[in-house]
Amino acid sequence: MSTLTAARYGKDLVRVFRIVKDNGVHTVAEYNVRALLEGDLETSYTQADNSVVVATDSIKNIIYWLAKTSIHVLHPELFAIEIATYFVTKYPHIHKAFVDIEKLKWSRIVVDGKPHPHSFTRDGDEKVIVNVEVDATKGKDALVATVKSGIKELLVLKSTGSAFENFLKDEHTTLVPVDDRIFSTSVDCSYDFPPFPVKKEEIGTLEGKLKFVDAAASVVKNTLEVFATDESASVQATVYKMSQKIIAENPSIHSISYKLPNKHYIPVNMAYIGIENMKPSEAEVFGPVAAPSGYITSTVTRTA
Ligand SMILES: O=c1[nH]c(=O)c2[nH]c(=O)[nH]c2[nH]1
Repeated sequence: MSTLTAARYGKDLVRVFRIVKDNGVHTVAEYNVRALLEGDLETSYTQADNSVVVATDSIKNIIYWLAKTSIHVLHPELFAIEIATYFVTKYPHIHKAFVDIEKLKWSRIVVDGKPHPHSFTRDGDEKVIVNVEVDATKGKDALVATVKSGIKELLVLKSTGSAFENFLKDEHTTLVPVDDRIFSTSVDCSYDFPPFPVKKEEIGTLEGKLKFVDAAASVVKNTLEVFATDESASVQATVYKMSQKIIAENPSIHSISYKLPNKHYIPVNMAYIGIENMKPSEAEVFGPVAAPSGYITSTVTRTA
């Protein structure tokens, strides 16, 4: 015997590019969107009953239609909330919608010191991430939204100001303590907001309450600044400092999680040709190591 215990479906990798045109000044956003639905969908799995299925093709069409009609389209959290809210209010049997947005980087090109009105450059691989759930299980008039935002693939490196010493030593230890090393990681960070009520016609008021834009700027700024300035004793100690600072500066953030690969750079031994390159403070040539990497994760949660 077996039974269906979870069911969620939708469209993934909906690529959408939007231009907002304002008197010759264009602003652009490029998103990868995933929209998944839950609700009274069991029979579509258990009885091949497609009558309850909003086709994933229609889900894609709704994302494009909202990209054209939404006044929030340039704001990833509000746009995701608007998409999710649409699904649970449009379809009586859909009780939860999950919308994940990945925002690609397009920065305005500066020409002769002036921001160009319609030209942009991909000046980094980092992406803004938004994960939204809108829950209508308490009723279509009592929607509750949960928002997680973040960044991923923000590549950073510092060439000094990092050490790793005094770690546990036993018969398995070969690592030599270092008081000066390269520290490089690809930052993957997500932070969440306490759940809040949402009404379709009041989505625009949420930015004022939750400060998504300020939070996003503060997370990038503090991640980069603490990474650069901390005299790092370990990845663990540095990530804890950045997390604490972000929680302290952003009253609307409830918790923040990081996943940080420690991308190793190993000094090249040139003793065979009489060149000293192994003393940490003097090493200048390194071999970047693709794998394995360390992998340090943490979640810091507001307690007061
Ligand atoms: O910052 C670090 N944390 C570790 O846990 C660790 N382990 C290791 O081998 N090198 C490092 N570096």
